[in-house]
Amino acid sequence: MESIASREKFFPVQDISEVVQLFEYELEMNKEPDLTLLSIVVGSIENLLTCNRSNVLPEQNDVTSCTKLPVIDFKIVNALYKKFHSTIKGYVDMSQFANLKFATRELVKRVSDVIWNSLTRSYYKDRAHLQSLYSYLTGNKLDCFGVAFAVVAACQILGFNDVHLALSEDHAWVIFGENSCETAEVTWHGKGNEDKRGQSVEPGIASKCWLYLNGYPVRCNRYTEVASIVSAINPSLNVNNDAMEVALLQQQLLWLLYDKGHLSIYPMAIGNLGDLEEVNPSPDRAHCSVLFEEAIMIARTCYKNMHVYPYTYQGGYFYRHSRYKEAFESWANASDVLKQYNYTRDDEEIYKEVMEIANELIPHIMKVVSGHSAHSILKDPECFAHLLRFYDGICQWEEGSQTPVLHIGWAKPLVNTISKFDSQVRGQLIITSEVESAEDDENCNNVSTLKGIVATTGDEQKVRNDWLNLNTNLAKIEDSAESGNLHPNI
Ligand SMILES: CC1(C)CN=C(N2CCN(c3ncnc4sc(CC(F)F)cc34)CC2)S1
Repeated sequence: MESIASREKFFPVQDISEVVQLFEYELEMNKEPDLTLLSIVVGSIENLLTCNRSNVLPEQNDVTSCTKLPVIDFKIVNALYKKFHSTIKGYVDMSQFANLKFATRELVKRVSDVIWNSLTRSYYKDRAHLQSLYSYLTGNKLDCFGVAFAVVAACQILGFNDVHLALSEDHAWVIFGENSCETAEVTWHGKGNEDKRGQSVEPGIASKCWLYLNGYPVRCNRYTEVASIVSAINPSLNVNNDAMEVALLQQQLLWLLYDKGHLSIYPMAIGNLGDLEEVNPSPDRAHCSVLFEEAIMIARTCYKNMHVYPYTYQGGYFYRHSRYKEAFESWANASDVLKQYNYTRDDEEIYKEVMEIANELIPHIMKVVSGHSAHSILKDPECFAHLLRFYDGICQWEEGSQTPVLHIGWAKPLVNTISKFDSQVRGQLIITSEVESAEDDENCNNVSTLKGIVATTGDEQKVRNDWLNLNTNLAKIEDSAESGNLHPNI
């Protein structure tokens, strides 16, 4: 039985700096970081401070890395660690997988089955604080990410160091084999979907749905897997409050990983750090807006600009700080990513995100700026262009998709927003378009796309007129909807 005796010297853990020291040791001194140990430690702190906060902490807590934490004893951690090791080694009969240099699909599926079959029969899967091995070992509950992480931690215990976590923006699976070129589903996704455990993710990639990022997920190594443990820390006490100590711990651990370069292929973790820095800026650290920019640069350079969230992290920041023109630009950039996908029922999470931007945030901005003076964005053709690019991307996302995206509920806020811009502002807009050749478009339709605000030429005037007539067309939809001709929800 592999032991954590060499780590006993870090216990009992009493404050944030001691957790950071344990992570520092695992990241630097250990042959490779022990995913099981680190997940148990942060999971126990999070659960004690968010689930049953009964006087585990002194009343006053200073907000530095000396912040007091509930005392975590070695014997508790060691007992849970041994429990996971004996569960995995007890239920995975290694005689069937003897002398394997690399994991096989059967091995990965077997490990996934052991985790899967040991979960509580029925529980609310979307609840918070179900992501860690502490949750699994003390309550037999894991969320979608937690199951995938547990499979990778179990494979580390069995000595299969080729098995790694693959992370999209709303799903997780594993990569394995000689060049880590095999993929396997190991967890479920969404509600009411049959799980596809054991299968490769190729069909998901082929369907061009956002859930599989067109084959550009974050392909973790052990260090990025440690970063996923930290990024998955959830400080929420309830809908409106966070446990400050947990947020501070997450922030310090993310900076530790950032400084060691372990966030350099993980845009969402940098986005998480940006959100924490916005609320609680660390002295002599980069401003949160720099972090959001950095996440975008990584998505563009490492993932062929297939990730949406880096732009919605940035757009959300600009929106919260009333920097509306920049928010429009971030959201238009997000839409430029989305239009590369086909919308399917597995993409609900990003649909909800885009719907909130289009039907809540942008209409709210329109209300706020309506009262303002001349310099307002309603007189700025570039703002108008960003908004059109945002809506155009959503239309293109829908084109070629099995499932429709837009319905009358989208048209009203859209017409409202566009008609708020002065007509001479709309007149200043110059649209160029490239009519992509048929072979570019899998449905063999010529697709003309909004490419920006440059000089018009020739037949593109038609595209311009179509767009400038957009609000008249949409107003007709709106009228007919009001007169009951259109089903409001399709
Ligand atoms: C701009 C937003 C709406 C704010 N938070 C966002 N998040 C996106 C998802 N988050 C994540 N942060 C770090 N790593 C991962 S891996 C993953 C997929 C899951 F199935 F494994 C999700 C996720 C954190 C929070 S996107």
